[in-house]
Amino acid sequence: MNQKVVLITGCSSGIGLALAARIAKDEKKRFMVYATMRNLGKAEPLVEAADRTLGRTLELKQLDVCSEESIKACVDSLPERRVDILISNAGMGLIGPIECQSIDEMKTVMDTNFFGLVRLLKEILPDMKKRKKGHIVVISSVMGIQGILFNDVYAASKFAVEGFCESLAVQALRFSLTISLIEPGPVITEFERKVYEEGLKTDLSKADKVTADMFTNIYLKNYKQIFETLGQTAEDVAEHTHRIITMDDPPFRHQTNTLYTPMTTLKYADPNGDLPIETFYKMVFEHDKVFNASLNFLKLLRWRSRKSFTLEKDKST
Ligand SMILES: NC(=O)C1=CN([C@@H]2O[C@H](COP(=O)(O)OP(=O)(O)OC[C@H]3O[C@@H](n4cnc5c(N)ncnc54)[C@H](OP(=O)(O)O)[C@@H]3O)[C@@H](O)[C@H]2O)C=CC1
Ligand SMILES: CC1=C(/C=C/C(C)=C/C=C/C(C)=C/C=O)C(C)(C)CCC1
Repeated sequence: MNQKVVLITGCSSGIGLALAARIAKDEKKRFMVYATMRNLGKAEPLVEAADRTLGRTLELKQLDVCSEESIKACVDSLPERRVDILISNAGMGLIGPIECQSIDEMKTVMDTNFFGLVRLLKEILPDMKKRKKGHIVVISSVMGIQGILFNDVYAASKFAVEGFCESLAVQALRFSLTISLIEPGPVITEFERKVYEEGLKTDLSKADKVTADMFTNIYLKNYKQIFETLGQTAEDVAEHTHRIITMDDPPFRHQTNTLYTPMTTLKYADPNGDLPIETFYKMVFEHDKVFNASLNFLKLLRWRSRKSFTLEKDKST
């Protein structure tokens, strides 16, 4: 059987875990999945989710996207070093006022989310070019195309990912390689919990009163509700990504959350760039009631393009 080799990073939890399990359970057994994580001591949840696929269509490997040695050792351990589909998923969040964040904290986010992808491609891209075959799938974010209040550095790391991939995509085409950016909105995973808990611990003494108040009483106060109203599950994102890797001609960008699409669309509606900024401002600051109404309005606006696909379960809401 001619199985495609899939390498996924960050499979200890969330989207990576759901992706590894979903692709290993492909109905037609089209894939051999190498599910990687930086700490194999955290493999238990994936082992459980993988069920009977472990040792069949799924194998576990160690890989830290912040270490070139670890990436090389992992790729060297694969048969003929072959990767047909790379899914770059490992990542981390960071929220809060920049006055309260250290440059080292910010560098860790860039090093993981952006340079992690660059390191992977430096190891894997040359082989893909030689074979003139390969699909590079990157778990980006809606924040790769649109900044969100108090996510300055995280959004910057995802913008970096998108600029990098958009540039590379033209060269990739010359080698018949495909790049796809998956852009989820809020997803209920460890990411959300970690970011929120770290956010609560932020030392706000370096921020002025207005900024500290905005972060605590507007952003953090509404954070859970945003995820409850708009959040997807990791399994939803995995389903979308499985669809993308099985398409004949996959798109360069794919947003997974139809509730969120009206917001990202604001970016393309105004070349001056003011429309999304002013809309977000109104949604957040103008009136408490506007915020709740805005979330409900997004439900009404849910964008269903006839050309892109939505999951069956999304169609009823
Ligand atoms: N949750 C959300 O709302 C959204 C998330 N995303 C993106 O999805 C991706 C996955 O996040 P999600 O599943 O939500 O979050 P999780 O926190 O559940 O998963 C993140 C994964 O990345 C791993 N990771 C972090 N640093 C490294 C590293 N140096 N090397 C290897 N693995 C590492 C973590 O490993 P460990 O357990 O060891 O820390 C974990 O397995 C990220 O790129 C994120 O930016 C995009 C849009 C929305
Ligand atoms: C809904 C909404 C907002 C928040 C959006 C958030 C919090 C999105 C999070 C996305 C994530 C976590 C992506 C991860 O990559 C704003 C901007 C406050 C304005 C009002 C409407």
